[in-house]
Amino acid sequence: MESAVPPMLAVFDLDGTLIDTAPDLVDSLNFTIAARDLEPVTYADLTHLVGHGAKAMIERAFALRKAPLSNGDFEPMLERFIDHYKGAMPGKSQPYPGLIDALDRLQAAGVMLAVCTNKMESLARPLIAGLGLTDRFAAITGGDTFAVRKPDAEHLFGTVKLAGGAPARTVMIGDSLNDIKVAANAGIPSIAVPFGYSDVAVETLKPTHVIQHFDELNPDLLQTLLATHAAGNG
Ligand SMILES: O=C(O)COP(=O)(O)O
Ligand SMILES: [Mg+2]
Repeated sequence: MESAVPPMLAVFDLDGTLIDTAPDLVDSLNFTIAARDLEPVTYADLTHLVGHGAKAMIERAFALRKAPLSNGDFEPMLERFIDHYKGAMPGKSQPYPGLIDALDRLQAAGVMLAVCTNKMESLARPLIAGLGLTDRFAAITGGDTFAVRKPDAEHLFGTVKLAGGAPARTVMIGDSLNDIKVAANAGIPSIAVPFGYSDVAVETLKPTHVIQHFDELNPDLLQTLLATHAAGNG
């Protein structure tokens, strides 16, 4: 008797992969640190600051400006960031070119979709909702959804489970080290996009595959990567 093959699942990172959030992240971060008269950060700085969620981003911005951040100071800074960022949402943030067509192509072929981001879930959800994308995703998990976050494999496994997928039928798509690492840690093939916020060329992160544009993302590519990976060549 033939057993049913579970559907493929495409798990996407959020910041720098699905959505170009940099302008709003920079604005809200600069609004936050302006309360301590720190010099604004730039888009170029963001590639070193983003990737581990808002808390780490604020800490790293203070470190970049060599400014002390006491425990008592931290909570008000985080609140200031969250209020500003949530208040402006979706702000200038936009899906990357070709994304919507790519999601349409995948969904038309029965591929399930999910989001695995290190952004706080309470920030990721309203952003995705504000762009009208919530219904596309079988699961949306953030850096605080589980006890661990990317690059810990359990964040990705937890996302796959919530989505009702199977690790052996899953491909991770992301822009940064944590995305490629979480996939490698979970034994899942990865696709890197070069248009996000990595501070190094994505090829050097050793993803399974690189696409230059979402026009290249289709069900056949996922199928090929999964087959190659299962054969031990990916
Ligand atoms: O907000 C962050 O720091 C990281 O977010 P990402 O995991 O969606 O890239
Ligand atoms: Mg990212």
